[in-house]
Amino acid sequence: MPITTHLSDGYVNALGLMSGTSLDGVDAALIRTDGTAIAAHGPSLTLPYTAELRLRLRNLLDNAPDLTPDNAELRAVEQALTLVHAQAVQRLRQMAPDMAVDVVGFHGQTILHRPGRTWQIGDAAYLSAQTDLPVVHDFRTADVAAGGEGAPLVPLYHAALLHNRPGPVAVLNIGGVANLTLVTGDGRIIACDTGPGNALLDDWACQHTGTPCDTDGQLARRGKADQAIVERLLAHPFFRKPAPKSLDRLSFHDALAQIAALDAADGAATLTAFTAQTIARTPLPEQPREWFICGGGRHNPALMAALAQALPGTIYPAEQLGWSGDALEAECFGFLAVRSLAGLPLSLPTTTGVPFPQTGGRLTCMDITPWGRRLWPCSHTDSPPPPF
Ligand SMILES: Nc1ncnc2c1ncn2[C@@H]1O[C@H](COP(=O)(O)OP(=O)(O)OP(=O)(O)O)[C@@H](O)[C@H]1O
Ligand SMILES: CC(=O)N[C@H]1[C@@H]2OC[C@@H](O2)[C@@H](O)[C@@H]1O[C@H](C)C(=O)O
Repeated sequence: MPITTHLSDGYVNALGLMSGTSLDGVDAALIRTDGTAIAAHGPSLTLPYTAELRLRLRNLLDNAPDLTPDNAELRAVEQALTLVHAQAVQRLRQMAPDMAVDVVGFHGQTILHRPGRTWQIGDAAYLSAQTDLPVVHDFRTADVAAGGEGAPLVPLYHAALLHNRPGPVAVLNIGGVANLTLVTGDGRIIACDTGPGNALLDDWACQHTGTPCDTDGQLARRGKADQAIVERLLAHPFFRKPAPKSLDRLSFHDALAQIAALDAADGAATLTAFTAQTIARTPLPEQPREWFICGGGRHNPALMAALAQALPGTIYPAEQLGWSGDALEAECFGFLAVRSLAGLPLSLPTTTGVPFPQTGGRLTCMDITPWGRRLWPCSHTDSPPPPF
């Protein structure tokens, strides 16, 4: 196994794959890392899903509580989703022919996330077979089994990127759901999901304009936020709860019913204000002086303006520090794949509520035998299975 040799040398080239709650496509990114430091950032890309796959994923997500893992549609969507991931791997390898990939970190697609249960779909064995690469996957189960939230998992990557930048400083991801990592003045890493990011706004825009999001905040900029509704929504006990805490994409979906009487522009402005204020009101032990924003929400000027107004400290797009704000979560799963192989923690009591620092992830890899290529699930301690 090449992984062992490369790890003993220190750094490996890890290709991370993330399919986020926005269901818009798969992000892929390459980094060179030993699971602690990041030696180099390679290229990244996003492969959008077809409208058909998006719809099928959304149907799964909407019906996930009633699905069993052997459901025929679930299995079919899982294969289709995995194939798009394999294509993303292939394209990224073509973009970086000099950066031979040692391992893939495959998050999959979350279709359900609630206390005690987290469910990501994606077929790691199929991906490994399609790409001829070892694949680390199933990143959240061990944390949940140990009593953690199972999310967010990106904080240790955020902290590695911040690399001794004096705190208090925050990294804020605004995807379908929003999450933040605070590194305090004395270097503690505190993290949580803060509330909806773009998910409600995407659904609202889709209902009213047929577009998948409020592109460039055009709707919200024409409207006026209804602060009374925002306050009603903010009264939910989740927003008073200190970190760590996490959410499902559909957690605040009933907010759409509460704004149903508003016109398209005022509804978008209200949801934009709601997202910004949930972040600003997240109970934190220290107020960050600087906020570095990643995820698709930073492309929305109406949301960025609302954040600038609501947050203490200064906000910057992630690019201010030379990071790629659209690739960061994918990079994270490359980083976590390497941490998993090295047996390092993926989560901490202050990031997911797990009782002790917890490693996680499972390795699925190829084995070449004299009888031909075959797959076997393995871990670092497993010995290869006997031949056929
Ligand atoms: N130009 C834009 N104007 C407005 N919104 C945008 C723009 N570009 C991207 N977005 C928003 O960003 C979202 C995608 O963000 P991102 O890819 O970070 O989410 P994700 O990774 O799927 O979610 P999560 O981080 O919750 O898993 C889109 O659904 C959209 O709401
Ligand atoms: C269960 C799940 O997939 N959660 C996602 C989601 O999207 C953003 C936020 O909610 C975060 O908690 C998490 O993703 C990132 C990558 C994380 O685990 O840090």
